Amino acid sequence: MSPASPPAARLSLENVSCRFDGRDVVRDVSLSVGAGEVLCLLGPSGCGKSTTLRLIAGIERQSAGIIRADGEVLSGDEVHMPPEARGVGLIFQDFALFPHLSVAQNVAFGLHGTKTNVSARVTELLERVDLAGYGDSLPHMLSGGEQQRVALARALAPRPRIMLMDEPFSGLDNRLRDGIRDDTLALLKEEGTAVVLVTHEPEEAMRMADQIALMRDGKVVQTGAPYNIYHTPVDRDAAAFFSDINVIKGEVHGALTDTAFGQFLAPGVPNGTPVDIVFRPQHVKIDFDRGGRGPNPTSQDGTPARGIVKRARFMGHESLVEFQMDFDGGIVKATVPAVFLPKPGTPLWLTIRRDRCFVFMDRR
Ligand SMILES: Nc1ncnc2c1ncn2[C@@H]1O[C@H](COP(=O)(O)OP(=O)(O)OP(=O)(O)O)[C@@H](O)[C@H]1O
Repeated sequence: MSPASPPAARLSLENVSCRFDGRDVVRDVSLSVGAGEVLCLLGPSGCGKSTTLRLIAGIERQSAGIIRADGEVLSGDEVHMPPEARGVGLIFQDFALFPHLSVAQNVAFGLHGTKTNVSARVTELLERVDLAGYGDSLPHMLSGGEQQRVALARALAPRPRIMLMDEPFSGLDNRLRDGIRDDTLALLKEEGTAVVLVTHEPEEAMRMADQIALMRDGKVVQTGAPYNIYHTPVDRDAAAFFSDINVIKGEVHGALTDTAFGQFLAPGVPNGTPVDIVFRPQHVKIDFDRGGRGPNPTSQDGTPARGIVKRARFMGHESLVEFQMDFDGGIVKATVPAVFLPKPGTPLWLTIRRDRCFVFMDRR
């Protein structure tokens, strides 16, 4: 390695593909995860998340590409290290604890060394996951959250350099989940473990991830920090994966598209191209009707367009209001503070935050 080379990533996938029964279920996936970093594989059911995890674990073998840990090849054309030699920990949704072994025996399961050393590591880990004193209990005597913590302690015991987690929190009660997620994350970061976590829940990915890799049909369509993925989605489906969206149609002329909400820039898009203007309900502003007129247009918010409240639902900390728009009869959704719950039939004026709108070519 030359002095200028950056250190190898803790885990890297280079152009990894996997084919089952003549069908590519993972396609040309490249990813890199640093020590102490959490990467979430996020996407709908069947998009290839779990298969990608199994390839990293060595339970499946890829049909093309290379998987490395700290620069060392775990799996490539000529090498296929067995799962137990990879220094990889695994945690699944069902925890997979051995029911007939005590909590301490479960945690000790993958450990080698003298009895004293094993016992010291087990005690240390049970303390770290707040289960000191539970060593002699059997798994069925513990709550779901406690069992999940035993699974975490067991996976961490051999000090894996990489931790793979497949929907690890989905079996837990909602009330427990947030606390356990945060504690697990803190522990993994402290240990400097590179984490790959599979989830189909955007909120979980945004809460846990340093980086999100958004998958669709076996491919990674976008990788980035949660803030960037949320605020600069690559396409309409990527935007829709994270929240409700509004879509209005337009057509580009002179790199601009005219809509009832004013003009939007569409640089580099050829004349006559149909486009979708996409924005989230929380980026819609609402103003009162003043004798048939709305607020004055501004450069930040563009032109107001009038809509009639069709439905307003109280959602706790906010209300979701659906408007039927005068300009095309279509529906635009807006979230507003819950103190505001307008009656159906009320005319209101809508503007959208232009810095939060996306213009995508309409590929449908
Ligand atoms: N061993 C296998 N043999 C054949 N097809 C498989 C095998 N494993 C997975 N598949 C197929 O590969 C595709 C991707 O599956 P995978 O489990 O990776 O998706 P996923 O994104 O994790 O979905 P989910 O969230 O539902 O678990 C699916 O269509 C699945 O049926």
